[in-house]
Amino acid sequence: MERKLRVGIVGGTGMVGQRFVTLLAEHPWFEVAAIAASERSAGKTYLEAVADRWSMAGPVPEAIGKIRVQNAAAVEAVCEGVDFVFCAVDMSKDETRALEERYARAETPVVSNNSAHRFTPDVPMLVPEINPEHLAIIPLQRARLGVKRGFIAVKPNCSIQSYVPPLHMLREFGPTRVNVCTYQAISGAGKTFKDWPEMIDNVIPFIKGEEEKSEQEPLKIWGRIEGNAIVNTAEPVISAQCIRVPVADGHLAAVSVAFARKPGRSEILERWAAFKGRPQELKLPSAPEQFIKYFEEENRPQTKLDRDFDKGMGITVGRLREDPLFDYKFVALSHNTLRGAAGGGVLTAELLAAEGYIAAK
Ligand SMILES: N[C@@H](CC=O)C(=O)O
Repeated sequence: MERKLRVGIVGGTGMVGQRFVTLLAEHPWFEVAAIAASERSAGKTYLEAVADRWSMAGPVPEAIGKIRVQNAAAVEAVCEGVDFVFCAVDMSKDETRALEERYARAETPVVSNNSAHRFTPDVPMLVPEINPEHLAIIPLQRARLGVKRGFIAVKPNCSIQSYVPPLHMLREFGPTRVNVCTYQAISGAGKTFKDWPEMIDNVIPFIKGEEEKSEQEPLKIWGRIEGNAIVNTAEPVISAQCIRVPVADGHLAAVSVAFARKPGRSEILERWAAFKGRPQELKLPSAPEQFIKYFEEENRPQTKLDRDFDKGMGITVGRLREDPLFDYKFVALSHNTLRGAAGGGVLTAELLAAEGYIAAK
């Protein structure tokens, strides 16, 4: 790469936006050149804009703190100084869909953390290790939008990132039915215990829209390109229950799965240990070396101990055993704001850059 790619963060003041900032402050390929947010923050320095809401562990990175926040709706002005943008906004679906399309039509690739375009048929929904072949839809999307370099790529919901990777590695055995219960951290709702005290010593058995996403999104990720659309796979049928639990970060899933051809336990463990995806082959900067780590200890993975495995980008799995109703059951964990949100977005952008879909203007 001749020079670092200049990136804008649209929605840079929210919790996922803040994660993007911390991940990009020292990134070897990308540098933050613009931050955009609501009209309320526009005109302030980034440091001023997040003064009362910065919730990352370290301080605001000095150089980024000095960037003057732009109005996210002033699309042309934001696009002027960047090669591509990450988008993590807090708007209605319709507004988000329209805003992202405006950036793409202004010839600026959009890597989105939002759900608005996840089911637009020619928008790839990427987990870089699982479906990098879906990048091939981008030229068709560009043709629809009438652009040369702009496009939208999205990452899926955080809730699925714990259980879809281990199931993906078992696709050759034909998973037919999956029952999953997710135990989701409060940062998934953009909250800390300080601003959500009701979550201390409490469990809430409902997260709006989460079960539908958890059941449907994997089917697109495992889908195939037909004509100018990504068509969902029919199997496995997934039933999900999503529960909010009192942990800061980390989504844990308890999974039961039935297969068309039941594998042996050792075959499953071998597939998990041996897996290498495109990010590992390309040695992308944010890729975990080992996508899945299996624990033999019966009390792992644990949210607090294991969510940061391999920069918070690896998935930890444990408790693989026979299931009396299905074939097997196991537990899986991923970091929801790293692998599940900003980290997944950064890895997606690295894949897009390595494969030539994002380049310097
Ligand atoms: N919708 C998710 C976001 C992921 O972190 C949630 O509410 O947890």
